[in-house]
Amino acid sequence: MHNTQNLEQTAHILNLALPKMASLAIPVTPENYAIWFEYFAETNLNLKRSIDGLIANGVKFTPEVNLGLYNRFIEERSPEIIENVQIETHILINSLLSKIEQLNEGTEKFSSNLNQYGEKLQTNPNVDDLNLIVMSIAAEVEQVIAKNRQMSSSLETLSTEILHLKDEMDNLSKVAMMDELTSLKNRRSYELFAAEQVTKFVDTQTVCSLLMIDIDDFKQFNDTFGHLIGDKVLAYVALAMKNTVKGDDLVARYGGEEFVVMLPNAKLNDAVKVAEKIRERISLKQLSIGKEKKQNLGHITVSIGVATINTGDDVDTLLSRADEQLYKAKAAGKNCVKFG
Ligand SMILES: Nc1nc2c(ncn2[C@@H]2O[C@H](COP(=O)(O)OP(=O)(O)OP(=O)(O)O)[C@@H](O)[C@H]2O)c(=O)[nH]1
Repeated sequence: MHNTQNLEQTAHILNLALPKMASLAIPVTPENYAIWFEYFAETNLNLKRSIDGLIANGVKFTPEVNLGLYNRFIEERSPEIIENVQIETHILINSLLSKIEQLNEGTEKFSSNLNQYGEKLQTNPNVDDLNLIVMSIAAEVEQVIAKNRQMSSSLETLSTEILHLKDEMDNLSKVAMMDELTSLKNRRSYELFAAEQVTKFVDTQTVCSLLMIDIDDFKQFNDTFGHLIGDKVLAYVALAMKNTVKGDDLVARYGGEEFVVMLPNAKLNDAVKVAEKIRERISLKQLSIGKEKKQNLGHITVSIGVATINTGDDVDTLLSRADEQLYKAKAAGKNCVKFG
């Protein structure tokens, strides 16, 4: 049942993707196929939105545009894995195309044979002729059924392989959205999420708030204890933030020792409460490392700027208002939350 469904889904996507690519004069390369498979599978909404935008604006899918889509949405992954996926996809597409060709050839032959028998029937055949015609048709039908069975089983195998490849692609997409050091979402992931929140606000007036968080005097910390311990502290701060927010909220490493927390549905006063909780949680912890926690690292503090979305905001203006508040928090002596 499951396999049949997978087979149907893959065949369905293939049936949509190949004609669409042909109509847009897009060559069936592994890279292009990966883009259009994801488009019709609807597993990558940002890719879908971007392509729909290109189509709506009448943009031609030139090699440069195709490459841009690939780089933006599919690539940014380990080159080795990408290469494997490309090779496997290429092999799969070729065998799938040849199976479809075989299927067409078989159907054409069958229908031309049937036509011949139809013509014979119009020439007043005797009983022996009729017998021969019926037996021949029965043999043809049996052959077609056997071929179809073979085809269906090899298509099913191909479909399983394609789904396996798709899983690999999905994993790669996830990796491309992560920050390795902290296991938080990365800046790119934040930007996509923030864009969704801004669109939601424009469409439905659903508010959201943004926290911009920066570790205080981190340079001095690094200089005192070394970069490796600095890295551990980044991971600790990341975890403390993650453990303070709710499931729908997005915590991301914006870069260096700077983080963002996007809070969907949160008004300014709710966001300030979350910011205070994060600030307090981090500042209260006495940090230490070593086997018996012998090396005392003291306390780490963070400064936080908070902003809530306003009419006319886009991703950049929201971020720059949160950043202004962060600047004020630093100027006010650090280890505090400023908002506005
Ligand atoms: N260990 C480690 N340090 C990093 C990483 N990314 C950025 N940093 C360090 O973070 C420090 C940031 O320094 P500054 O921008 O001067 O800021 P600060 O010392 O925190 O000062 P204030 O922001 O004013 O409190 C620099 O020393 C960077 O090297 C990282 O991935 N690991």
